[in-house]
Amino acid sequence: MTIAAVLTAAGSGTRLGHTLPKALVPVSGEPLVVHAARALLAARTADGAAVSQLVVTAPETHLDVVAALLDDVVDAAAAEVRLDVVGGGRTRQESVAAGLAELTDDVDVVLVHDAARPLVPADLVARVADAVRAGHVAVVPGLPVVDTVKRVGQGDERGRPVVETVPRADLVAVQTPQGFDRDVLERAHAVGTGRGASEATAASDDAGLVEATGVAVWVVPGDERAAKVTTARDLLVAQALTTGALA
Ligand SMILES: Nc1ccn([C@@H]2O[C@H](COP(=O)(O)OP(=O)(O)OP(=O)(O)O)[C@@H](O)[C@H]2O)c(=O)n1
Ligand SMILES: C[C@](O)(CO)[C@H](O)COP(=O)(O)O
Repeated sequence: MTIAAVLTAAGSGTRLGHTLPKALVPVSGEPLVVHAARALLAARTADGAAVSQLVVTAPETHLDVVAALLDDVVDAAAAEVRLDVVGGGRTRQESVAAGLAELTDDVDVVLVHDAARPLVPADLVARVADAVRAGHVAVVPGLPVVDTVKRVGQGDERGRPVVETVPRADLVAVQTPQGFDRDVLERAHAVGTGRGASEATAASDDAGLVEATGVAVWVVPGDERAAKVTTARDLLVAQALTTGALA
């Protein structure tokens, strides 16, 4: 099994509202993309395999900065890793597609991970890769939904009407890395390519594109530490986790 990781880091971070692109914002002195890359490269599957190609999508304005940061991470990795840094697309979906185009021929398993999930534990990365290796061609980590979830309809200035309460026992909140057989993921992106041009139509995750092709996606247990940094509050939580202020 030859594993590659596509690390998406090309977003601007509008909801975070920082002067830097989100992936370059530091947590405990190191950018989110560095934390995320280090976790991906530290993972080992049950049979000892590691990520051997790391493809990072970065803002066109910061390709050199990201490459320099990740050169150091790759140099420090225990295993040999090929690094490619490519410009991102208009949406996350387009960025992943740009990353897939860089994969070397020998890759057969692809992990897609968000730099916005910097504190993902290496054992979660390995769990996803192991599930793909065990035969599930599309695997996502998921956590139980803790809030009650309601579907709402069109509203007015006073609010929105509840259409139904969705039974939550069968719901999971899905994280990254998401793991795929390479052919399955490439086919799903090829079929869904027309959706990627705008946020309104783009798939919000890669598994969604795979589901749309009729291929079964499986869920393995996720991890709270793989939480997504979206807002300034999330960044404070990530900071607290890295300093031990929050267990
Ligand atoms: N065109 C894009 C948009 C997003 N991403 C990446 O996809 C992940 C998830 O995206 P999100 O958290 O939404 O990041 P941003 O798009 O930067 O955030 P926002 O929507 O607040 O602008 C992030 O690691 C981000 O860098 C990407 O590579 N290319
Ligand atoms: C891929 C993802 O992290 C899975 O939960 C999520 O869908 C990304 O969403 P975003 O709005 O692009 O941050």
